[in-house]
Amino acid sequence: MQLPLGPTPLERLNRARADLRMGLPVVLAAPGRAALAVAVETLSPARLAALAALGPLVLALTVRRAETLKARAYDGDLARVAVPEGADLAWLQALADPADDLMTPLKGPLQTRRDGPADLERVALALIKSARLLPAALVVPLTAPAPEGLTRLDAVEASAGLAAEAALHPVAAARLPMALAGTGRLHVFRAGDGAEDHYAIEVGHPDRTQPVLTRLHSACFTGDVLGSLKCDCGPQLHAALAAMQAAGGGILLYLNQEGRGIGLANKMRAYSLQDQGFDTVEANHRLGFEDDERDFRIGAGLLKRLGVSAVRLLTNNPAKLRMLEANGIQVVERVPLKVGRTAQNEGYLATKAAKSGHLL
Ligand SMILES: Nc1nc2c(ncn2[C@@H]2O[C@H](COP(=O)(O)OP(=O)(O)OP(=O)(O)O)[C@@H](O)[C@H]2O)c(=O)[nH]1
Ligand SMILES: [Zn+2]
Repeated sequence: MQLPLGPTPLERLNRARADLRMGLPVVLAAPGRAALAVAVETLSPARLAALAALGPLVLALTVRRAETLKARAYDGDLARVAVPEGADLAWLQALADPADDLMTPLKGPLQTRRDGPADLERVALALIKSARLLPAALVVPLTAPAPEGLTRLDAVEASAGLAAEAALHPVAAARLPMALAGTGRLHVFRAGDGAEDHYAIEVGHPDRTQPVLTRLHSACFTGDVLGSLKCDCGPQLHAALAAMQAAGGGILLYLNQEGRGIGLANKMRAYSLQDQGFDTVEANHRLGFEDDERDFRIGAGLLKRLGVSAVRLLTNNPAKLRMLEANGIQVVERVPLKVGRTAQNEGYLATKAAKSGHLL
């Protein structure tokens, strides 16, 4: 029974994310079974020893990571690697993290499991991705009651919560004078699921009876703040604001989906792989991510909350057009945003055009 002051399933989900980031295991339950799951990235040797004492360990990896490791994935989107007895933390980390793949390419032979359900491992990986950690989970089935004090999630409830569209509430807004866009208003939105806040910058006074000049910008700390030459984000951000002022108004959504939704730490891992010669898409895959992990329903939801139903979208990414249309926002025009090309980001932009369908 749930106490009136006790956590809702969504609140437990958020608590589980925080637990995983700290290196604490969480309990994942299905009818008649349960398992402990922990993120390899934050696992300590002491916790590994305690988990190993409970029974045979399984290392869950996404199919992307499994492909790089040449491990057979019998569960479609993931592989369950049987952890050999006595395997230490370094063994697990080498499978989870591609940093040293080139130095030590042969990590096998890896035994992957094909028997039994993989639902708990699937939830563990989705949770770990949403905690912006490396997608690798260590899972051990529970044969006795779970240890006290650990967060317990129902697997079906948790995967529904993770797949649901985040409910965003406005928390504060204020006037903001901007060098590139004149006076605007910055609105902060908070997600009910405890995930990142997102921002909407209203430039001028956009006329909602007409399609509004709009940009969905994903956070890029390196490009937006540091002026990195590896991507075109900073110049795109600035050009979008200037275009909105020139047009008499517009809305820029600043979505905190750093690194196409993998978080800054994982993006830096990807950059490090790019320094080893992999392109932006290959680097994501080697880490165990899809090319793009962003949830663009957030952008559509925010536009609706801001009273916008039709847009002229500043983008070179056709996926953004499709996603807005699929989520009830009419895109009457795509406005190209071609700025910030440098010698350093030529390859990056070419890869996005070749592999992700961006329009050059
Ligand atoms: N994972 C990963 N993310 C990157 C890399 N370079 C840039 N990013 C992120 O990519 C995102 C770029 O977002 P957007 O500016 O919305 O770009 P887009 O999807 O290419 O679409 P448009 O700019 O609208 O054409 C930001 O979140 C960056 O942090 C990279 O090499 N790897
Ligand atoms: Zn960038």
